[in-house]
Amino acid sequence: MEAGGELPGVRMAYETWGRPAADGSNAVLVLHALTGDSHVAGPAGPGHPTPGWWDGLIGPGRALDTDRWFVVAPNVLGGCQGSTGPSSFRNAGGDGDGGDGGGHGGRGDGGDGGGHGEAAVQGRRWGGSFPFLTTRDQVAAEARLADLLGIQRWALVIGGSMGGMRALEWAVSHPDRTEALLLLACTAAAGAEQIAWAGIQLHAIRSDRNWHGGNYHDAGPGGGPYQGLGVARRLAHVTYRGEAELDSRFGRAPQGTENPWEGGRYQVESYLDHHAAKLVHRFDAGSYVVLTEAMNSHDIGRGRGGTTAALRRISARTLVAGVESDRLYPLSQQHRLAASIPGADRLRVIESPYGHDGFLIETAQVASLVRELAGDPAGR
Ligand SMILES: CC(=O)SCCNC(=O)CCNC(=O)[C@H](O)C(C)(C)COP(=O)(O)OP(=O)(O)OC[C@H]1O[C@@H](n2cnc3c(N)ncnc32)[C@H](O)[C@@H]1OP(=O)(O)O
Ligand SMILES: N[C@@H](CCO)C(=O)O
Repeated sequence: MEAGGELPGVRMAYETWGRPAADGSNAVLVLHALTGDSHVAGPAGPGHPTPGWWDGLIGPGRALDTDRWFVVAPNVLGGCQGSTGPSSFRNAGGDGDGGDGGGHGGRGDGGDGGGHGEAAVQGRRWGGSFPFLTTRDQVAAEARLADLLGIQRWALVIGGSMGGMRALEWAVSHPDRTEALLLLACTAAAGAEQIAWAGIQLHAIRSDRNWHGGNYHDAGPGGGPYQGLGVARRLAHVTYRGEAELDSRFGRAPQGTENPWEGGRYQVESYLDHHAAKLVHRFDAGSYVVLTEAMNSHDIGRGRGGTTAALRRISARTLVAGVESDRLYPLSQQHRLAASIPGADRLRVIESPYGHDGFLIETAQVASLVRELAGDPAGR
């Protein structure tokens, strides 16, 4: 790893749509955000409690038309939806298959978490010993996956937020493998305020009495740092949404018959409780910490002569877009990307009241950007 640790026997989970062309020219890489996964499109099903998070984007006749494109979406290294992360077993075997226990470590029982019996057979989970990861390590793992899939060059790499950080890293560290690039709601380097919000979330998780330095995975039901993860998600979720949106949706209204002056909640508090509860049922706190630290580590210019010099390495045909109401990754950050990446030209603005989450919600606008970048099949 960039920070010096080692991670043997890595497993990368991924999902694909469409078929690879014989000449390898039609591969598209889609990179998910912090709590996303490889299930970009398709219905809910086993291992996927919800439909794909960009469901409208992939399929016949859609922007990523599966009659034309071969779309690949990996789960990020350090995550908890199939790729190796802190909830994976650490007794990696020589076959490279032992590094993952398949456990998401979340509070719910709907996923693929390994039980104690499995733990006894396979050994200890990484937990707090999981090495420090950077965006560059994550992209190195994705590049190895591309090698194994026989993909020499991506026709298009797409990512938003944390996925945008990795898409950017792909274009800088592998310019020869990245033909086109769509960056959404991301930044060249995590800024002070982003690190600050993230740092508070890390404190919330690590302050939970059930954190145990990250070694809680075999603590049994109810044993994880769910309170801390829930607090982190509540805080994060506010940063993901728009101020005007929250005000118009919830205002000062109490939740149902609850009275905020007598211990009850405002509607917006109930809304945050709901998102916290959903996350702790599907996501591992250890992964949340590792991925958050990786996002904080993100600085495209580190060791490359600074941000501008690094961005000038990009040869991909690039579009940069941001969400007008995004207060977490403000448009100024995407302006900087567009100004420094050769040929990126003007910044595209996704019109949305939903804040940072606009890149997940405004699928039709994202689809237009994909069409603009990927072009018309007939003209290819
Ligand atoms: C790339 C990735 O990140 S993939 C993973 C998908 N992303 C996430 O899960 C991130 C967290 N979620 C989100 O950010 C958003 O929910 C999105 C982006 C997925 C969707 O946004 P929206 O469609 O605007 O949903 P919104 O934020 O309004 O939430 C709706 C939920 O809040 C609930 N809700 C609304 N008001 C209240 C309230 N007063 N009290 C309690 N719950 C409430 C709704 O019932 C609904 O519940 P459900 O999602 O369980 O059906
Ligand atoms: N809602 C997104 C925000 C981070 O981009 C997620 O949870 O991944």
